[in-house]
Amino acid sequence: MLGDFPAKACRSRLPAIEIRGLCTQFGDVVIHRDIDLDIEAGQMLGLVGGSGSGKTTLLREIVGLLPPSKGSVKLFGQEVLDPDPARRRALRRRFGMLFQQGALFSALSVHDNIAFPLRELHTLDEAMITDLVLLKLAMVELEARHARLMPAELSGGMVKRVALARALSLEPELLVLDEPTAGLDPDRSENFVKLLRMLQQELGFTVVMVTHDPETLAGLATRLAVLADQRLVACGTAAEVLAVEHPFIRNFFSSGRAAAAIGQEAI
Ligand SMILES: Nc1ncnc2c1ncn2[C@@H]1O[C@H](COP(=O)(O)OP(=O)(O)OP(=O)(O)O)[C@@H](O)[C@H]1O
Repeated sequence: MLGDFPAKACRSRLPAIEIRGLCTQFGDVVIHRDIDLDIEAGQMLGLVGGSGSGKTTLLREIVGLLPPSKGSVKLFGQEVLDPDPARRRALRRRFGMLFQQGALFSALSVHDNIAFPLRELHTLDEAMITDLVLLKLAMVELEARHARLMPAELSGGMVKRVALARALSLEPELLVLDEPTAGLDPDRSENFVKLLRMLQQELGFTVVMVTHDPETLAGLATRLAVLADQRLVACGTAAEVLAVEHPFIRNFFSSGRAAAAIGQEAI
């Protein structure tokens, strides 16, 4: 079933993410046209769409890594591209990211990877940082002895957990995930989904994630959004999205695996 678990805490009554009139164009190529999307605090939104439909690009725009060609993105009521650097830095501390590329700094140990955002605060001493690193490692079910390993010494599942620990290091209200289970075998993928779900229930953060994997969607998403034809063609609960007549939706959910995973009859 598409997740129906309530988040314990919604720390903000404002929508966590508000996207208005967003357009993206690279040269002559239009990727997004006039996208409007609200994501309420505490929700877990699964963003799906065909290859090249602009899912990762939209995530990059949400976190302010890429300015849209037109339109705006607000996080917690504040422009993600706020012209004031201090306000932008403060906002940056309120979300964590887990992107497919560059999950970890390969030249830094596990400890230093997780410590990185904490050190950037310039307010914590090293003893405090070590305590926090060990706490974050425990949260993602890794042990203290893993702290001294280098990324090349970790399994794929461990890399994901360390990257998650780093994304959670500043106790974010929003977590942005790009294909969080890509490259994991089914068992590791299921364990990672369980871990993320448990942490979300405990901490109440909002999630927006891109995934092609029906089990990951089923295990985590409380709502779905579908990108196709440069637009957001559907957004809502699984039933609401499945009611929208669109070839991508028909194809994506027509596999028995996808339909079963979200608890609907195949369409
Ligand atoms: N910086 C850039 N400059 C030019 N084109 C870009 C840039 N970033 C992305 N694109 C193009 O925008 C399109 C959308 O890319 P994006 O990575 O967002 O798609 P996606 O939906 O995440 O795809 P996939 O599911 O295959 O990962 C692609 O055609 C890509 O080549």
